[in-house]
Amino acid sequence: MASVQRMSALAKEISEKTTIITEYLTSNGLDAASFDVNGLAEFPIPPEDEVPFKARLDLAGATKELFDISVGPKQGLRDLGWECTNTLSLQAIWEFRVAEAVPLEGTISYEDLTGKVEALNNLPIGVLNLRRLLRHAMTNRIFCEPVKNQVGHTRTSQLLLENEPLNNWAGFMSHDLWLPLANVVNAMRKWPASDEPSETSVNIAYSQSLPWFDFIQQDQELAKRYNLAMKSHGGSSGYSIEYVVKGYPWADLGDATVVDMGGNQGYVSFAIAEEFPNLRFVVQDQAGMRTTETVGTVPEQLADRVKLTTHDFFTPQTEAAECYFLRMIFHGFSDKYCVKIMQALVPALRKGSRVVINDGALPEPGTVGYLEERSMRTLDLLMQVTVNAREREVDDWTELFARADQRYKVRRVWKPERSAISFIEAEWTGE
Ligand SMILES: C[S@@+](CC[C@H](N)C(=O)[O-])C[C@H]1O[C@@H](n2cnc3c(N)ncnc32)[C@H](O)[C@@H]1O
Repeated sequence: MASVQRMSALAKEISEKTTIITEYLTSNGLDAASFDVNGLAEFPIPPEDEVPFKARLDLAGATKELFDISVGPKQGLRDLGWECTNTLSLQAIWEFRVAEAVPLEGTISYEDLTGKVEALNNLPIGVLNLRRLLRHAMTNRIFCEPVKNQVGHTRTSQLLLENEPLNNWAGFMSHDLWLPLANVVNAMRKWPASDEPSETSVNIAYSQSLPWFDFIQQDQELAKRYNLAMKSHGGSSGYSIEYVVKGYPWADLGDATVVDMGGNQGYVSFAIAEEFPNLRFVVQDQAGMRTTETVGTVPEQLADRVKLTTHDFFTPQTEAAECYFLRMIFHGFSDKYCVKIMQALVPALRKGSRVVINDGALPEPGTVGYLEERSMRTLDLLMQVTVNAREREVDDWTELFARADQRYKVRRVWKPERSAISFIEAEWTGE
């Protein structure tokens, strides 16, 4: 009877969380997210309003669990098996630019829509093919058919038109990673337990031998799509720079220099520097990011405290500083290369120097809400797909530092509230 009790408990939780959310929205004169073409694309509940914000996350987890129980293990497994087709309709819609051919107001018949899509692509597609793809997509609330044979937008399909990063995200995931995902297991067989970024499913899928970033640089369209897709991901609330600025006790460093390794054009350092006037920043990145065409601009008011310089983090560090900061670097490399980065830092370290990492730290299974756990686990898989890298658990971080050099001591690992990524702070105990 435990499952019966669980169903009742979930139903109660769903009811309670829904009440918290709807009361919040009603009292603030706000609407809920909706798939209606004029609806809200996301809930207007800011993270600062913690109770309703968390209630929504809990609601998503509870409804998923109740849904899974209602479906049951047998049908659930059957459904999961063919889930691989789920993004097929999205891929086709993105590839054939269907969203552009559907009117923003009103509807269009399948026949007329097929004519428009075929003209857009200069390709015969056929009414029946387009109809089946769209009717599948509608089960994911992409487009709707309010009257038989008439297609209209939903809020989701409309986003493909109005939100460029999200449209690129849809294309990158459903189109560019489609073949690599199908080749991950093949890559694991071909290069068992590989640590190399050029021995991945992307190498098999696209029959080429380059590491991911070199590969995408060869194709300007793909590189642009990847960058915009990452903007869509990084733009989600858990990656706000605010969590970097407020999530670490920067003031405790006193009058100090922070070396921001792989710091891109410095936007993270700029934000920290604005808040902490005692800190100086050296923002290092690859030479390709510092040519006359590519180099960024330091805001005038920070010019005397922030420098954009060149340094390859696989080569010995020469900049002496109190703190070395690496944000979103290690999750892009396998352990072998992370250890190299940590070892290349050693020549610059002095007793008490800090290494501050801002990167993913996987939660212990089942210790966070469903949405967060699912998103972290998915990201972890994707790191294998493209670069043979991975997201790490707290213990993995400690082991990584120990493997690099026993004189590193991990002081603590913590995740600022609402941040999607954690801080891992280590201290150099050598001389
Ligand atoms: C995912 S981005 C992170 C950028 C920034 N730290 C942030 O938090 O947004 C990785 C950065 O590492 C840089 N990078 C990659 N390989 C590098 C290397 N060998 N040496 C220095 N920087 C490198 C890239 O150019 C890029 O700017």
